[in-house]
This record gives sequence, structure tokens and C-alpha cells, in this order.
Amino acid sequence: MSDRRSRPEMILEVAGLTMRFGGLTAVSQVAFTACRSEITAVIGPNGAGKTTLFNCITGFYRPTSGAIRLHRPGELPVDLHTLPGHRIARAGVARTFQNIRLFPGMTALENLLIAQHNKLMAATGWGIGAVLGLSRYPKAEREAVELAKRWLEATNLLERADDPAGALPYGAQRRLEIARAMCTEPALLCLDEPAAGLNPRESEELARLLLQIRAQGTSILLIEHDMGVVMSISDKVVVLDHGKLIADGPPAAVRADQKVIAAYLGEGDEDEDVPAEAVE
Ligand SMILES: Nc1ncnc2c1ncn2[C@@H]1O[C@H](COP(=O)(O)OP(=O)(O)OP(=O)(O)O)[C@@H](O)[C@H]1O
Repeated sequence: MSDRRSRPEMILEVAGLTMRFGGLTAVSQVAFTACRSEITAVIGPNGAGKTTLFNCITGFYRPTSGAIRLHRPGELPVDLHTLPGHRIARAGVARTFQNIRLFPGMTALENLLIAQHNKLMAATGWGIGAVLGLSRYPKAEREAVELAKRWLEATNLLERADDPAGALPYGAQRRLEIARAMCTEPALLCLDEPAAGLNPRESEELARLLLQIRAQGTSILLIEHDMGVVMSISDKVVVLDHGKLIADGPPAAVRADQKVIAAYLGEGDEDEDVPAEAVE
């Protein structure tokens, strides 16, 4: 009998993924893998299909064809391409968005507790346990607050725990979004342009945070235009151009790839050139 357990090193497998919008093929036959406890970056010029790929992985779009599988150690692979978004989140995939989507009127701490709503509801036995006086809620609530505080500390936001999320500076809101995603204790954290709008100091702080998240065992899939961040922290870089995968490998190899250079030069956007200084 064949052993269908996941290979230990792989967390995400994308195979023959295609997404069409009417006559437009935004993602075409894309295939790559992301490894456990690694940072995998997805880069490419504007319109290359990065966000569409992310939306397929996180369940916002149902791909036209192909497969996306989550491999967790010792478990059967999960076919993410067949699941709705909330089931994908429950399977262990968390995401942040290009545009910040916090609850601005709630405090930073409350935003992190909301992220743990499912866990807290389960602790009440979805209400039934509470009626019977069997609720494990107080303990679960204490643990949820502990976890939230741990991530507020990791993101340097502990002092702002009671401030409304909407009152935080932009860079702090970006970090809070990551903290919120981490409070769901994901196996795979998907980040859509987390460095967008950050100043160089904030980008460095973000890079350190992502390395810390990787060090504690969470795998990261990252769409990012900031090549300084991508090249300095990624274990692997996947490059899309016009919906197709054109390169896939370690940062230094990808940066030297002629197809990648041509794709970025073709775009004529100085900001997005793959910078020489970003590669050690
Ligand atoms: N919902 C949609 N309906 C129709 N076309 C779409 C939709 N979403 C994306 N597209 C098209 O698919 C292509 C890929 O877009 P996508 O946003 O995935 O690229 P991207 O690499 O994320 O770009 P950027 O770096 O500018 O964010 C583009 O031509 C875009 O116009």
C-alpha cells in the first residue's frame, strides 16, 4: 500500500494552476512548492498574477484548473483548491491583505482576540457547554489573551494594546495585521505586500519580524515589491511574468536569471529593478 503521508519538507504544493477571468488568463499553468519553516517570495512586475495566485491559495478565488495542496507533517495533504476560504483558514493558512483590513474602532488587543473567535467559541462548546455549566471558556480566554500579548510584544505593540487599531501609525497597523494572522497559529502565513508604504527603518523591522516568525517554525509565502526585503530574507523566490512562472530558486540565482532581468527591464519601472546590492 502506498504511503500517502506528506513529504516532511514540503508545506505547499501548487500544480498546473490556471486562473482565467473571461478571456484573460491571469495565472497560467503555474507550478512550484514551498518548504516548511522557509520564506518563499512571489515576485513579478505589475499585473504578473501574484495577487491572483494568492487569492487562489487562500480561497478568495476558485482556480479554473490545477491543484493547491497543503502538506502538514504526519497528516494527509489537504486540497485547498476545493475548499472555501474559512475552511482554508481552519486548515492552517492565514493571510494579510495589500490594503489593511483591521477593525479600526477596536483596540489592538481586541483585534487579536477576534482572530481567535473560533477557538474561544469551541471552548464554550458552541454555547451548549456554557448552558450545562461545563464551559472551558475562562481558561481558553486567558490563553487567548496570553497569545495576543505575546504577538503584541513580538510586533513591538504591547504599549499600544489598548489603543484603537485605527489610531496606530501605518507601519504599526501593518505589524498588527501580521500579529492578528499569527494569533490563528497558522502553518502557512501568506503576506500580500507587507512592506508597502513602510519607510526603510520599518521595512528592516518587518524583515526581522518575518525571520523571527520563520525561526519559530511557521512557513511564510510572501508577495513583495521591496526587493531589499525579498532578497535579504527569502529562502526561495518564485517569479511570475504575464501569469507564467519564469524562474524559481534561491534569491541569488533568480536575480541573475536573464528571463527575470528581461521581465523587470521590460516593465521600465525603476522602483522594481532587481537591485544588485540586495544580494549578498
Ligand atoms: N477579478 C478580476 N477580474 C478580471 N481581471 C482580473 C481580476 N483580478 C486580476 N485580474 C487581472 O489579472 C492580471 C493579474 O493581476 P494580479 O492583480 O494578480 O497581478 P499582480 O502581479 O498582483 O499585480 P500588482 O503587482 O500590480 O498587484 C491583471 O491583468 C489583472 O487586471
